[in-house]
Amino acid sequence: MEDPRVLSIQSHVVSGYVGNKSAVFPLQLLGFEVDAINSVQFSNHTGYNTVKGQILTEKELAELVQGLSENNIEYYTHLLTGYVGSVSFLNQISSVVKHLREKNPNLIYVCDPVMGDSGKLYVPKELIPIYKNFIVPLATIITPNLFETELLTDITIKNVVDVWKAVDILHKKGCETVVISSAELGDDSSILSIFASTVKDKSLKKLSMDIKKTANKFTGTGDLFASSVF
Ligand SMILES: Nc1ncnc2c1ncn2[C@@H]1O[C@H](COP(=O)(O)OP(=O)(O)O)[C@@H](O)[C@H]1O
Ligand SMILES: Cc1ncc(COP(=O)(O)O)c(C=O)c1O
Repeated sequence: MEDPRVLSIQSHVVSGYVGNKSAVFPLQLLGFEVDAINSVQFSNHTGYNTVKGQILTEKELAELVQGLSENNIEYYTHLLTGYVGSVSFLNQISSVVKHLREKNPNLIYVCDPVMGDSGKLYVPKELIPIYKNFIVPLATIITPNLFETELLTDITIKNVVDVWKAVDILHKKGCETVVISSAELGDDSSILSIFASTVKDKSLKKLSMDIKKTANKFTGTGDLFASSVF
């Protein structure tokens, strides 16, 4: 196998661990060479009372990729994207995927379609149709949580049968592997479920896993999770 090389486009925080701060080091430990584009540089994650910092524009993202391209150093085996806060930035990500695939048609695109959790949307609602219609079809692997899976499929998920129905819809949109990062179904609130499904060469492989939920609430675990599905 060729040397794995990832471009990770995610948030940077000065204090704490979300986005690239959560993903880069674990990927390096897994043996990946990781190039990082920081989509924002914030003082801390958005769960704090105040957040200060800068947001990378789509023009600046295009400029960074152009710089790589002009030096012929934009060959990647994998692209990873996480939280995106605007329509224009998400559209630019589609262009980046297409550009990187011209360079490497086998590029594996791992997309965490970060939109919200537990019924709460934390991106503009205009991003939903873009993820649904343009990003999911480009992605090789997606890692939505249960709420994001509902948003991407227009299905209300109440049980495991609904989960697999939604996963099927996502495969039909063109995504090879769907990994639902966390789902709370059923009565036992101490259990978190993970569902994964891959369609390759007409064969379908599915798995599900229950894990014991700790009482703490973590931030950055979704980003760490997405970096671990490679
Ligand atoms: N309270 C928790 N207890 C145990 N594991 C957790 C907990 N919260 C998150 N995780 C781990 O982090 C992974 C991603 O979950 P989560 O952060 O909820 O994803 P997302 O950000 O996509 O909603 C889970 O699959 C699980 O392995
Ligand atoms: C700037 C930023 N990026 C990414 C995240 C994603 O965190 P998680 O991995 O918990 O979904 C957060 C969560 O607050 C954040 O504030």
